[in-house]
Amino acid sequence: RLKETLKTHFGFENFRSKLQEDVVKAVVKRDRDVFVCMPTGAGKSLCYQLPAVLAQGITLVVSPLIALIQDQVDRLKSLNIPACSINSKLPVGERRLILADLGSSSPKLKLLYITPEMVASPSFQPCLTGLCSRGLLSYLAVDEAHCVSQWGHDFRPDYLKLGSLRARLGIPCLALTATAPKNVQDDIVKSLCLSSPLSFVSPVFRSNLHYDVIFREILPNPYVHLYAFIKKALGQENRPNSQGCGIVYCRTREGCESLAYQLTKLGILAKAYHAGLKAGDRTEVQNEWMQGKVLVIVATISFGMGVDKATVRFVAHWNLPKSLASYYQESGRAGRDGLPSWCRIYYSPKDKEQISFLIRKEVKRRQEKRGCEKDTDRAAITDFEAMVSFCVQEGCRHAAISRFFGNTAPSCAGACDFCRNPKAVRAQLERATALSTTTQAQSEAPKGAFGFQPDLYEGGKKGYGFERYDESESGRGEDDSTKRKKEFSELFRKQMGLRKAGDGGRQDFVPPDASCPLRDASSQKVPGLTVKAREHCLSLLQEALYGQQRAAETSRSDSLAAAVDVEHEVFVSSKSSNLYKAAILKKVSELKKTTPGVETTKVGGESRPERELRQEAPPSSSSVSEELLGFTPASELYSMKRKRVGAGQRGSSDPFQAARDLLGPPVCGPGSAEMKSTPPPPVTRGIQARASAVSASSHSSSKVDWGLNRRQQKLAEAAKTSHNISQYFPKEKQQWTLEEEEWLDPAPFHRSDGKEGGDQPSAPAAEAAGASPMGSEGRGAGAGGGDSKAEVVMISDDDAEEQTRAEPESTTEQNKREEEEATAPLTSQTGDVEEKRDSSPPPKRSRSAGGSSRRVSFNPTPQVRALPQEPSPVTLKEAADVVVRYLDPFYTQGKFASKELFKAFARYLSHLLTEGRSRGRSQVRAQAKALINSFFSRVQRCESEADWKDLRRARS
Ligand SMILES: Nc1ncnc2c1ncn2[C@@H]1O[C@H](COP(=O)(O)OP(=O)(O)OP(=O)(O)O)[C@@H](O)[C@H]1O
Ligand SMILES: [Zn+2]
Repeated sequence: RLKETLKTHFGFENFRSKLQEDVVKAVVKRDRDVFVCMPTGAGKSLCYQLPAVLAQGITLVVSPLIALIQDQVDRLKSLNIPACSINSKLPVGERRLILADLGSSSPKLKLLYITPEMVASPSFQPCLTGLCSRGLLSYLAVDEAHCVSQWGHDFRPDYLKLGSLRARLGIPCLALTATAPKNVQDDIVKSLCLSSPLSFVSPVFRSNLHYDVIFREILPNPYVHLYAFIKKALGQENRPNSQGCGIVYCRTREGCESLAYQLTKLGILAKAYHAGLKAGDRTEVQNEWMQGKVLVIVATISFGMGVDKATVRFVAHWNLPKSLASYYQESGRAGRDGLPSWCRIYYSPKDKEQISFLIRKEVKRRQEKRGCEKDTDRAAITDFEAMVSFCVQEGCRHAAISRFFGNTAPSCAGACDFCRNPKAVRAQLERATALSTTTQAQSEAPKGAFGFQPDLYEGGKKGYGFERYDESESGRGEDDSTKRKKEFSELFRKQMGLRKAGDGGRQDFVPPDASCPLRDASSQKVPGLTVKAREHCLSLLQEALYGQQRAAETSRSDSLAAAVDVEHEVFVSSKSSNLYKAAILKKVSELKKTTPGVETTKVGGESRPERELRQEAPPSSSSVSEELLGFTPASELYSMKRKRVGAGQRGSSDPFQAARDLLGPPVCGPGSAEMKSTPPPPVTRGIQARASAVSASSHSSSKVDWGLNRRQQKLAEAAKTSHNISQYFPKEKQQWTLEEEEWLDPAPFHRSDGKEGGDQPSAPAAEAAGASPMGSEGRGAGAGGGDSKAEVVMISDDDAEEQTRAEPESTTEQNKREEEEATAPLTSQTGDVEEKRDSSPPPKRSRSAGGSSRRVSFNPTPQVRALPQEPSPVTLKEAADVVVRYLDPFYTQGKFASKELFKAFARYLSHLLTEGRSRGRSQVRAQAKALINSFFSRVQRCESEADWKDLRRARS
């Protein structure tokens, strides 16, 4: 029966190995838990997929990455096996269909894939409980189970919760991993509460993989060396069109970019892949590689998990992996078809020092945070040490790997450099040692902590924790000699020079440095505009903004973020270098004009920035350099990391963000379309709004009220805690600034063409920014998100993006109280309201003539006779407060398809409630509650603006 299913459902004649067969047989018996440790590509997935097909009910598969899940689900679907996944990226319609199937008496689904975060999320619990209580679950399969273990190299805290899930479900559990040394294996069994499981552990040795180590520093030209290796591995020396491909792993984004460039220049088409690329670009690169259009992908570790390509002929590591377990897994992506393949590390002692430093620093930081040491801290260091000794040892590489995984040394038979030519390995080591001794003797630089030389880092804007290997960083590790960097620039310049002749005299373009904070820094959209000039303009803007924002106690990095936005906006709208510079100057001088107490120093009739700009002087090394050259601690890394701003802000655990966002202003004015479609750089929404306000300032002379955003934040805080929100709006201040005015403007919500209003990101942008029907995404869960973030080790940017976050808690006690308070029935009041609506003009807002000033005044004085029982009519702000409070529980329960929709609905409702005539607070409360309740009695889940088009009628 097993064989038959194997053939009919999976199209395989036989099991791949005896081990695979044994595992499947053990699983279908259903009498024991099963632990499987098999090398990558050995066919682990089939070990649970086949039993899942045979079993009655659904197999729940826990897998760490959405991309991985997607890959599996697609493959199963192509085999007509009913499989799906519930995750944050799932379209709403599909999600509904899946839940409907799961809720039915006999679901058709056989395999349900899910991330550990989603399993733990409150929104999934009803579904899970339903399935469990109806006895519809057959197996729990935990893929990449090493993530369960704190000793595992990809530890994910949410995996730890699976132990209690396993106990709760009471069904057979299957844990699978490719890379688990003995201590990790034991930890997995313990953490998942497996009861005396049957263990199937295959030897890690793969005889078709040839391992070697090359010392990068002793090579005359490392790029050419790598190129030759690739050519050989791909067999292109003899067969130019052979179909093999390969991966080069690189620690930094900049490293990926420049290495891909070098290889392409040398004659092999290579493309970079890292988390800094837009999602669409990443997918494109991956697809091109999968389809063989690009032979070499130069990637950070964010690439590879779940990539199942059989013809990977080589995996080269340009930088040291963080542990031997990671290296085994990453290099194991080669040769899945069983054919000879090559795995090479380009070792560099400098690399080693840097990574070691980063690891120790991160460990120290965690210990300080925690207040104690943990065994796992030591593990991070020893794992790395094992990696280093793998490189610097004189011994068989396969034996080293096998020993690390608790296996006996295999018979290598020349499948590593040492076994093939021990003398050459020894000679290389000696040369490297001699070189490093000379270098050390020459070096007078003081050694920093852990023997690390800080100057090796060459500065850099961003902080760097060792868990973030996938970060852009100037000169760190990738190719850490300034000389080589210069060489690269020179080569590039030469190449551009060569092109120039055929290009009609286009100017040289020097590519941006890794620490370059500009957006679209590599874009040559504006002819003749250099990166240097742009950076200089940015520094001018930042200085101006910093002065401008000092009153609002905004940090320098905030002003940089805002400046990046403004600069980019000018950049995208400029057609020539001169126009660009003129526009920047204009903005700078406008900002300076509006800065209290700051005078632009004019020298010879020209201001300092103007003069500098004309001379294209480099930015003054003053305060900006502190930021750019400073070494930011890893603890600040998350705040430095570029945030995507849009429908969902990742990395936040604040369930009330939506309320705050609602009260935040929309981005509008010139350039807003650009801002919508391109995820902006490291800015908070407030900063973005400020930046857009700055940009608007070039179209109006109004002064922007920086302080308002802070108040708005407090407002949101108040909404969050259900305090009296109006305290943040002093009675005497009745003027609305630009931002609030635009928020108040109902126009965007009344568009009949169904397009979204000013601050609604376009659908793709929302998607890119992680708009999630399940709430915002990020690492870690709930309030503990911050902490668990810090504890997550070695997860790349992409992993972080893929992971889902537990949803916010549902209705708070306070919300409940508020709901109870607002029990006043609408009944006759509703009629009363409607009756008077037409005769009552709305509260007046006035724009100054000609629109030259965007500052408008808002007169909240009631224009109609006040009801005797409600002497103070509700303002729009107060209505919004009420609405947000009542609506928030629905949002947290997942009743809105997106945060944007929630915001749009809240705005619409606030306007509706204050429209027509003034009402008292309790009336508004009651009406808000009634409208919301009646809305959700009709609409199960709000999917689009069309859902509330009848609301106005419902009110009447
Ligand atoms: N019995 C079989 N006969 C032939 N091919 C098989 C068999 N079982 C699995 N395969 C194929 O082997 C490849 C690797 O399988 P799978 O992805 O399950 O490996 P894995 O062990 O899970 O690897 P990883 O550790 O990367 O997840 C797949 O393309 C799969 O279709
Ligand atoms: Zn060997």
